[in-house]
Amino acid sequence: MSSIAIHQPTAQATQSAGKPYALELRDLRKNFGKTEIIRGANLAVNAGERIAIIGPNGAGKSTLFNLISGRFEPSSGDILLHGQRINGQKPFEINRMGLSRSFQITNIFPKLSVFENLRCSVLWSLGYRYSFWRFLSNLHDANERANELMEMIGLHRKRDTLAVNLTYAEQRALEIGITIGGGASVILLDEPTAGMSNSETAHFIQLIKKVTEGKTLLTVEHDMGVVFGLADKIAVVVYGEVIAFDTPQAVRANARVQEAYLGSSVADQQAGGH
Ligand SMILES: Nc1ncnc2c1ncn2[C@@H]1O[C@H](COP(=O)(O)OP(=O)(O)OP(=O)(O)O)[C@@H](O)[C@H]1O
Repeated sequence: MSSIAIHQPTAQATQSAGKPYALELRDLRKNFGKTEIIRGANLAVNAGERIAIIGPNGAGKSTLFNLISGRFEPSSGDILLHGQRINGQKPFEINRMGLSRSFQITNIFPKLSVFENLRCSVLWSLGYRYSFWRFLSNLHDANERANELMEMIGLHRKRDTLAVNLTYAEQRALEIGITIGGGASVILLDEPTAGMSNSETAHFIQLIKKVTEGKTLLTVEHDMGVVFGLADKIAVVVYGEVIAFDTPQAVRANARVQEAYLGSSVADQQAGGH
């Protein structure tokens, strides 16, 4: 038996200090045809925690994100957002309930400026969709919020640059700005630093920490430097199950995790003093 505490929440254990978990998976399963890909995943994430989901290729990490964000419907089990069951809800409904997922760059409008992209994401959350008059009254608030976001993601000097003309790293920063612009409290990021240089990655980890302060963050990540730099806790997914969920130190020391997945990359991290 491994030394790590594997989180297996029960029906009684859905509360943390009197509050519902920000996100909870209960015996979640997903089949594609006859093949079971997610095989009873359990996870309970407290509000404000930063979680990295790691695991070997094909373990089911993206499928978990697709289930949580409503792109796929679970075959069985439950997904709870702030204690509310969200199984079968549409992605936009889940988004309105406070969960936002970033896709790699696809949320960006390439022909709009940085400012316009951010303002679009803010306007949605302020309710522009309901009426033109409300839209006008919200415009001032939206402009202010878009300016704040621009400052936060470090793109204020690129205010009027069309998104298509930004560098790759700047586009990823804009993507993060758009993802948080709607005011969601639970943020899902899919390999946020993929394709970046080492120095861009280091900078980006700090940026993600800053902009997700006080929010709940789940990120699927392959880069162990990012995982150990960013995460309060690591969820290790192997063959459709969460085999460990604990602090980076505890996961790093866990024999079962090393055997199942991390192996030499963890040893390398330790040797490197990370
Ligand atoms: N829509 C689908 N239909 C059928 N099989 C699928 C579908 N989506 C994913 N799979 C299968 O589910 C398994 C898990 O895939 P998934 O993309 O979730 O893994 P992953 O852990 O994200 O892998 P990677 O790290 O390589 O991105 C794979 O065997 C994949 O082929």
